[in-house]
Amino acid sequence: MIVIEQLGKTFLTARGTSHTAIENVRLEVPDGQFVSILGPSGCGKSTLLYIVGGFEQATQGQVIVDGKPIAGPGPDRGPVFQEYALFPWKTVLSNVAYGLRQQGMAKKPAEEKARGWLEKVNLGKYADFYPKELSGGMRQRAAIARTLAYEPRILLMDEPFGALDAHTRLTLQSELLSLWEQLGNTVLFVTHGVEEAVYLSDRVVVMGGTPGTVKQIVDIDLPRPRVRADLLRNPVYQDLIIQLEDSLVAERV
Ligand SMILES: Nc1ncnc2c1ncn2[C@@H]1O[C@H](COP(=O)(O)OP(=O)(O)OP(=O)(O)O)[C@@H](O)[C@H]1O
Repeated sequence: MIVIEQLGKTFLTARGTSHTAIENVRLEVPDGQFVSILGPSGCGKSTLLYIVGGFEQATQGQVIVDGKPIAGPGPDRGPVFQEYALFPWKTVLSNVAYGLRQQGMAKKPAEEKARGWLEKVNLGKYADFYPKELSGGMRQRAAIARTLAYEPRILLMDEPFGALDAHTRLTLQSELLSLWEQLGNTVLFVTHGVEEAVYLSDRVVVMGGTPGTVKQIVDIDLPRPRVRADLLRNPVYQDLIIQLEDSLVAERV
């Protein structure tokens, strides 16, 4: 369970002024939930995710994971960001094994486990390739495998598919859903895509305002496993999209 309590972040800018990015953000995410965060550009979605990841420190409030306030990054929270963040000088296999090696696992078992994850993200044949030899979608699959390999209970995803073409994005969304259905991680997923948020999530959090805060939380009561073709014909799915589009338009004003 993640509990976000009255979270705020005021940055000191390079010009010596202060800038409050988010304030009074409250949110509870039960174990195993898939929660997306939507909101206009600059409302603080990434800031929130970075604080939960322990990469930024809150200036107000706190984030509690399993009853303890977080004090920095930890292997229980795995980030997957838009920039693929793979080491260009390492093969795909070594990239995926990296987190395991960092945790002290010996080379051979780490590589064996990494191979298993590469199979799961359909990159089994690319273990010996270098990141620059992969497409954008394949690189993002490798980045996801690298994070999943060390089995974080919480996945923090910041527009992970934002840089991909529409077709690849749809493929990776459904691959992510089927992995999540097997693994049961808690996911916090920042996106600009309303359809993406509805398709993937149990709940969608709409942020807005300056400073940014939580404006609305929408439950996505759609059956799982979700099949996009069925959803497109489902009036509840269409209504949720319209409702969230309307909320976003209101927040952009
Ligand atoms: N290191 C920093 N120093 C000062 N201000 C910052 C810093 N990082 C972020 N901000 C400010 O915090 C606010 C929120 O930024 P953030 O990147 O969290 O928004 P976002 O909702 O993720 O935006 P986008 O959708 O465009 O990625 C912005 O006004 C931004 O200028």
